[in-house]
Amino acid sequence: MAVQTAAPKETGLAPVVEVRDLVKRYPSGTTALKGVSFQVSARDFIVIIGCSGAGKSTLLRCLNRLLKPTSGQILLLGEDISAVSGGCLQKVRRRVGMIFQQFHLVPRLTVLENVLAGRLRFQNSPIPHTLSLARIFPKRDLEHAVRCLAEVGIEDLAYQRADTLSGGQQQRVAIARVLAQEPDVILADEPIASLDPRSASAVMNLLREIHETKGIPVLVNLHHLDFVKRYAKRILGMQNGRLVYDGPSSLLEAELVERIYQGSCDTAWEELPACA
Ligand SMILES: Nc1ncnc2c1ncn2[C@@H]1O[C@H](COP(=O)(O)OP(=O)(O)OP(=O)(O)O)[C@@H](O)[C@H]1O
Repeated sequence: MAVQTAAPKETGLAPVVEVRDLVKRYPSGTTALKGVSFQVSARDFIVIIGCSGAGKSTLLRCLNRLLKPTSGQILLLGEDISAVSGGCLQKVRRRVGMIFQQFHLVPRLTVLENVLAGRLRFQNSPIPHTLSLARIFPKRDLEHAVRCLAEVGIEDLAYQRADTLSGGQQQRVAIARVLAQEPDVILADEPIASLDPRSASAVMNLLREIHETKGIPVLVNLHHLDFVKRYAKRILGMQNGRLVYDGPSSLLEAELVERIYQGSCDTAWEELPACA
């Protein structure tokens, strides 16, 4: 299936992310990405779709450099980040915010401390593990973290342990932690897969609001096509390690979805219960 590109013409906006001919081969021999190319601008709220195993998570993990690409380039605001290591890699991970399905919070820390973890890469010197994060950060970082919590609507939970929160609340903490990083781009790998429909809508609304108010591009992997249709401005369709669709969600018709999902899209189309 050849890539079908229906992306609107760029209007002079410089790409925030540029991916050129990206290949990722795992040591097992599986080639999860087979030459993927696309650009992301500040206007983009992108949803990545495709069958299980199509390469969606691998793509996001390469973009924030949790994985090192085998070949190809990833440019972040024009800077090639595909092979950086050490301190430069830490800086890249600060600039690329990542939200995971399982939240990835530190359970025994408070909500505020988890958000402050998003500021860790702003520190020049290592922080002793024995100290409370809230005690070692400068006042301006604390105030910033509280503002991030307010932006996601849970500042009243600041001093509660992360493991006492509901899934939806934990994902809000993860989003606040990403905001604390002041990222250039936000990636979210199945951020609503562990949530009930109401919390899922709340999390997606939050991501959309952050995108619209701050002009930060967002790339999200989603499985439920009803959410894809509600939230995507642009869709990347992946199949077997290749990009096979790049265009607006309005042009993603059933026949094309069938082709992207190789005829196994029944569950993906399944509507979730209506949410408020
Ligand atoms: N750590 C790994 N080692 C070896 N192979 C891997 C690894 N992670 C993923 N793969 C393989 O790479 C391919 C792409 O996997 P990936 O997780 O990126 O797909 P996906 O589209 O995100 O799937 P899902 O929707 O199920 O999460 C699959 O064949 C998978 O088995």
